[in-house]
Amino acid sequence: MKKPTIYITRKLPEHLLQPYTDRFDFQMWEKEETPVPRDVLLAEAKKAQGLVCMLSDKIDQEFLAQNPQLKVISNLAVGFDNIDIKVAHEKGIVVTNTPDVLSETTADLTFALLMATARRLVEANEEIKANRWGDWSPYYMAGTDIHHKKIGIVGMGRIGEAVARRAKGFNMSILYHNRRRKERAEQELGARYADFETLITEADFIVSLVPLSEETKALFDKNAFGKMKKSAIFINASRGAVVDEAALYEALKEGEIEAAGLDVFLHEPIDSAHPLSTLKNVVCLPHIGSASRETRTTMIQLCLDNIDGVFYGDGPKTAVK
Ligand SMILES: NC(=O)C1=CN([C@@H]2O[C@H](COP(=O)(O)OP(=O)(O)OC[C@H]3O[C@@H](n4cnc5c(N)ncnc54)[C@H](OP(=O)(O)O)[C@@H]3O)[C@@H](O)[C@H]2O)C=CC1
Ligand SMILES: O=CC(=O)O
Repeated sequence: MKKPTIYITRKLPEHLLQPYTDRFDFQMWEKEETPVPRDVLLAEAKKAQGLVCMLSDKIDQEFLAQNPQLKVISNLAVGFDNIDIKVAHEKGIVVTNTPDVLSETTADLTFALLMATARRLVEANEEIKANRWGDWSPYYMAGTDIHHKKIGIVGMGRIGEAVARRAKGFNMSILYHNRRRKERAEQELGARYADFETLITEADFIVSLVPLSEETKALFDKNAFGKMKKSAIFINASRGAVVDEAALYEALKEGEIEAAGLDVFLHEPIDSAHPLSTLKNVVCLPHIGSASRETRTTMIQLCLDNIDGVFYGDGPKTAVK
């Protein structure tokens, strides 16, 4: 059998591809930090039987209509809102993602973002860089406590539970909201199920780890921010589009909530002109939830194993259903 061609939309380390080169002909976009242009993606994918893609690649109806020959699309992410799953499945294309292997790393980052926002770490660091650290004063750079507070996790899935485990270590009380209750997690973590409104009203820290879908688009809107405590801190580590960014900006500017920590944005990348990044009470990160060297390597290996499973094994390890 002729080796299947796999197109990879970002430059990946050759040594990670090497174990598979006897079975696949890899073609790859040559840049690590710049996404493949749409026209190149469309042209290259047509020559391939498999695709490794990233969050920034829109695998939409147009792409899928032009590439019915693809057997597998392997997304280097657990979230798959960049892919039209329904259309891919109608065309018989297997879609895979990278669940579990990034949960602990993303939970580390989410909790770090929560802590950095509550204790104003970025602002405090900027004080020193700008030579503004003066005499001691009682409330200089005072933030808010984390321990013994109430965290509300919207999207208590793999990553949500990993965040809850960290919160437990800080003696926080834990509320969560999903469409379905998770009694096992309630017992293991001492978490309490709440409807969305109760969670956003009662929690000191509201953490979004819910996947982007039609149901969750702009879930955190003006109405939601209006119901939060004035002292609430909002953390988003899922997708920018679950938030109405204009409403969040207003809530932060008008003091309806205290602060926000954001790893994700509606249109990425953002820059210093983005309204949310101009606010002192916001910590912005460039979508680095799973960005540890170890986890990114494991994710890449899982993407390749999934493709290998489709062509030569019993199927992929982690298919999107
Ligand atoms: N910042 C970053 O770099 C990263 C971001 N992510 C984001 O985190 C998300 C979560 O990942 P992961 O934990 O692995 O996913 P999971 O599928 O394990 O968890 C998602 C949870 O959200 C709940 N949920 C889904 N839809 C709704 C809804 N409409 N209302 C309320 N709850 C809902 C689900 O429960 P139920 O079905 O019962 O509702 C489930 O418990 C990803 O989809 C991705 O967007 C992931 C990795 C890194
Ligand atoms: O945002 C990252 C992901 O894995 O999803």
